Amino acid sequence: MAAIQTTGLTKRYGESVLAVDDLHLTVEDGEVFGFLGPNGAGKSTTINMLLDFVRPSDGHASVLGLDAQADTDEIRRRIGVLPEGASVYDRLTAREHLQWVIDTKDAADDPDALLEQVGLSGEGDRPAGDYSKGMAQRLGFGMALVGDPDLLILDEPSSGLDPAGMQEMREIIAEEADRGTSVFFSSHILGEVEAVCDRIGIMNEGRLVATGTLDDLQGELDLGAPITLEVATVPEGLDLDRLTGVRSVSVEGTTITATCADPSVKVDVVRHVASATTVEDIVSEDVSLEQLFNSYTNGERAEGAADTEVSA
Ligand SMILES: Nc1ncnc2c1ncn2[C@@H]1O[C@H](COP(=O)(O)OP(=O)(O)OP(=O)(O)O)[C@@H](O)[C@H]1O
Repeated sequence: MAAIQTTGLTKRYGESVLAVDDLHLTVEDGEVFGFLGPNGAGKSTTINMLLDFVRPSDGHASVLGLDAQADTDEIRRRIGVLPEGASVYDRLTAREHLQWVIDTKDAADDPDALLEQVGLSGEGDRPAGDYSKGMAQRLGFGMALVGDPDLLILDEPSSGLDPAGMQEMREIIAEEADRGTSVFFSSHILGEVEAVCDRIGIMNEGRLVATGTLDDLQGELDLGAPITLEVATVPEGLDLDRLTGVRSVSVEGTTITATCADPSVKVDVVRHVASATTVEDIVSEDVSLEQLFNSYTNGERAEGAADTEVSA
């Protein structure tokens, strides 16, 4: 059974805004799925339909095999949610926030253990109104973890967190995934998605423009494999672009960058350059998620790739 499944899920706001357009999405049980997209792409609207905060205009969504609109109570008992821009009750302490969720879910969690898990040990008895944005976000995350949920739905979980907080959040997500929890989270932060996700989905203008593992998407787009060499001097007549498998070459000062059709060509590039000059440094990179993201969301790609599905 899939953790999340949508078929033709659509949301229109009024006549002019098509926030989510015919979304067919499956998040497998036990998977960590990163939901990416620029501002206004439809990520929050999708999450809000999964949680029944917003009613779909068309289509269907199921969560843990249950109907997202008809079985809301049972779904909410079994999942943990960190909504976008989660707010706290200023006068309640963190412990009281957690206890409220524990009671609502009829769970048996120890608030102190949760506070420790999200890095708020020793802060549990302060009113949450005194918390920084990052502390409030940690508290929201702790509330999402109550009751050992089968699925975590996190909308921009690292919002407001400093780098250490983001790292801790990634570790908690990885631990939860190891325990078999499915995780669905939206993010703008590509590094965090790259670090923890099994698969990603990219939304653009309401449509799911790509899904798959990072490797799948890299292979599907065929953006080439870049290699950068720092050299003592750039020799005349290097003719690097004549090498078989080299797609493009750019030179900036003493930095030569070649894009290769596949990674094995990089060795030929290094040999060729080293035979003509002194190579001082070599940087070989994979195509970054950022390049992928830009390719799928910069407009030109979005249109043609609207229904691209890359099998995992
Ligand atoms: N209540 C609403 N009424 C009218 N339009 C809305 C409403 N909520 C969202 N929209 C519109 O729907 C589209 C999708 O918005 P949504 O918030 O789902 O995007 P998002 O991908 O979550 O963006 P962000 O990353 O900025 O949070 C946008 O054009 C937005 O303006």
